Amino acid sequence: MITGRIIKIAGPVIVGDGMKGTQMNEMVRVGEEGLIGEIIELEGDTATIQVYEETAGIKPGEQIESTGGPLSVELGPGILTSIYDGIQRPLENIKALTGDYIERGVDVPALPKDKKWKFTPKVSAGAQVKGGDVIGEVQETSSIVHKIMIPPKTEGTLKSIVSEGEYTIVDDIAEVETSAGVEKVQMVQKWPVRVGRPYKAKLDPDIPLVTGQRAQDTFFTVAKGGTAAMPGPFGSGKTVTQQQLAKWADADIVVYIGCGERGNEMTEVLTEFPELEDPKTGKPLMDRTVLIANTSNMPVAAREASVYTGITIAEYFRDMGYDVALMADSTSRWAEAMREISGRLEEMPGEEGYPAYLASKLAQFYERAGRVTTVGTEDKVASLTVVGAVSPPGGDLSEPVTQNTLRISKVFWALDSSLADKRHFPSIDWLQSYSLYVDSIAGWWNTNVGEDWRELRDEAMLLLQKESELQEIVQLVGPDALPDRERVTLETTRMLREDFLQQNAFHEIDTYCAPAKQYGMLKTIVMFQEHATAALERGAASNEIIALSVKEDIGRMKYIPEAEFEAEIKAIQDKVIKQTSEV
Ligand SMILES: Nc1ncnc2c1ncn2[C@@H]1O[C@H](COP(=O)(O)OP(=O)(O)OP(=O)(O)O)[C@@H](O)[C@H]1O
Repeated sequence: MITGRIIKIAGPVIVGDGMKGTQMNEMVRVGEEGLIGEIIELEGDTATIQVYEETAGIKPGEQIESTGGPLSVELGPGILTSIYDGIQRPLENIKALTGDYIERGVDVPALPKDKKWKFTPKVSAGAQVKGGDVIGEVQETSSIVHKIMIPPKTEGTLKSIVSEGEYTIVDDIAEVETSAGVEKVQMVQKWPVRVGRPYKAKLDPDIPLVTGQRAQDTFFTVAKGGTAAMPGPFGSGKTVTQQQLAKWADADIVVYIGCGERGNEMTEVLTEFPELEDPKTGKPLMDRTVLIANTSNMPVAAREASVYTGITIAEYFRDMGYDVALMADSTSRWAEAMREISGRLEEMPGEEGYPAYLASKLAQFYERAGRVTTVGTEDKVASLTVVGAVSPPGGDLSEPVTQNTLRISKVFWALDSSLADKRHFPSIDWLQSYSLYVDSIAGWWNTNVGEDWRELRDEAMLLLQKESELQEIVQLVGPDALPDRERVTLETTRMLREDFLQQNAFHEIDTYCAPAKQYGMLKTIVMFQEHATAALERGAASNEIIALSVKEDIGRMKYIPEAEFEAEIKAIQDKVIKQTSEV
């Protein structure tokens, strides 16, 4: 252990000397209270340390102790349902220890060390094993089996493995004979947060992460293993949108990182998330969730670390073969933490005071997303999808964090408060949003849902773009001046907006819309447009078309239960054809 002395304190950043022999990113304990910190700069004897706890009251001359290892997370059974702070301390346990006001320097284990888990071995002694191989299982929560894996860098012959029984995460459960000697394996692994966990290969992002939300799936889809960004201006319904994703996306595990600034933002998450029900099982959603929350009394450095803590946990579940969805809310607060620390380090500021490495830090984070084949003997295919919220000050999307995020993430869900004001939910602006995965996932939709999915989607998008042009004309000269064809187009686009894009998160049926239903609904609306246009060409008047009663049937498509949908949608489509042919 190396012991140095504090020579300078600047908020969350302190400088110490006598630190020769320590390493970059090594975790240290600072001052008499043993505050947790990380070395972020090392020059000769002098180390610059960012401290994850409030540094008020710390004095020069106090000691700094090295711990010999980098800032790491503990990975093993007990992690699900947890609510952690930015450096993986369970919030509930800290509270229990120190009361509502979190004391500094408290040491609480990230995972319970005394709890016994029922371990079922899946391989026998004598087997050749390497990092990533599953050697046993623990039913961690009602919905998730925790796969116990050989740590990434271990390889050799399994010398022994315990039989089925109850073990704690620190009990030795197996021994591997490696080229460097015998290595004991426990159910817990440690991994440094700033290093991405290895995988074998990245796969093409050609499978959508189905969310059951029409605007997101049909128009602005995110691929499994893809990246998405969304701004959430005040009152735009961001919380509901995120909760819908957490509940309905076809991911096995949800990791939610809350970097809220205002205290109450986090309180909302901490009180609401644990109450969400998993619609797939009826059990608490927390059974397959890990929450990372930066409460307002934690300093910015912890916020900086929380993003890495969260994504490392997410990668660990990916390595088990699971599809993981990670949400970070908001990455702007994370970037602000970087800015503050960079300022303390007196680094040369870049745009708007953010450090020049802002773009590369954001890129490194989003690059940890992906659909991959995992390490290990057997190829498991798994994914980690990252959705980052941005909170641009004043809603100005041209600011550096948003711009740099948009350069990296492939999907943009532009939540818009003016749509929310009109009660159009989800308030995803269809003209500003985009997805760069549409080409790569079109094959999945065309094969699994409907072969003309891509054409229907593009046709609907074109109509919506046309609508915005037409609306400008309407504002100038009024709707009556529009030709018949355009009036019918406006009727179709109204259907697209109200009957398709709008989706009520609180309606029992509408809250989730399966891909086949989305396709059927879209097809019916595009059919209406085609048949109505044909009727116009035969001489029908737009008034008559707009007055057709099938309009109401289209309006209630979204409320048709999944089981009845196929039959009912066929009837509605027949009605479209019949009614438009009779005008
Ligand atoms: N998909 C939706 N379906 C129906 N109502 C919605 C939907 N999204 C949002 N709302 C309505 O908007 C209200 C506000 O939503 P939410 O709390 O997510 O917005 P917000 O003000 O942007 O929140 P925050 O700033 O905390 O993210 C909800 O209580 C609900 O009434």
